[in-house]
Amino acid sequence: MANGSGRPLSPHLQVYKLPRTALLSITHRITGVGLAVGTLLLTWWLVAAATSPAAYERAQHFIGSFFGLLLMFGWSLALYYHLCNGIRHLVWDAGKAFELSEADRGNQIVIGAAAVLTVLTWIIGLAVW
Ligand code: HEM
Repeated sequence: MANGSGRPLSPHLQVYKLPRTALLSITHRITGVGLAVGTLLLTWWLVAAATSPAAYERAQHFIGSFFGLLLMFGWSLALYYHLCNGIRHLVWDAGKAFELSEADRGNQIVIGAAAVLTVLTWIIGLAVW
């Protein structure tokens, strides 16, 4: 990219298409923040269980509602995505898989594994519910 003077311009987010690896990296941070918020829900459930049957009933009622299940679905997807991508960071830390083709293969593995693990968890979870 160049302006009239022929000197290069740094890419701007509005005109620059982020590579998939960069999108996955941003998603890793976003899911990390989502996990921290979701952990509050889990903490509420645990504290409610230790408080009284009525408090536990309220927490169960909310988490078992459509909205509660939607939150739990998002939380489980974020957890598996963050876990799989975190393991990929370990591979990078070992100095491996930095070639572009390997990085893109890693992107696909992370997305695929997170999707499969989430779906499997919900199939098993709903079957025993
Ligand atoms: C509830 C559990 C978790 C929470 C709340 C959480 C939260 C976060 C947050 C907020 C970040 C972003 C930090 C930043 O960008 O400054 C982060 C980064 C990271 N997390 Fe987690 N995390 C959790 C579980 C895990 C797990 C299970 C792994 C497993 C491998 C993991 C691996 C990583 C790695 C490697 C990074 C650094 C990524 C980078 O350097 O760009 N996390 N986490």
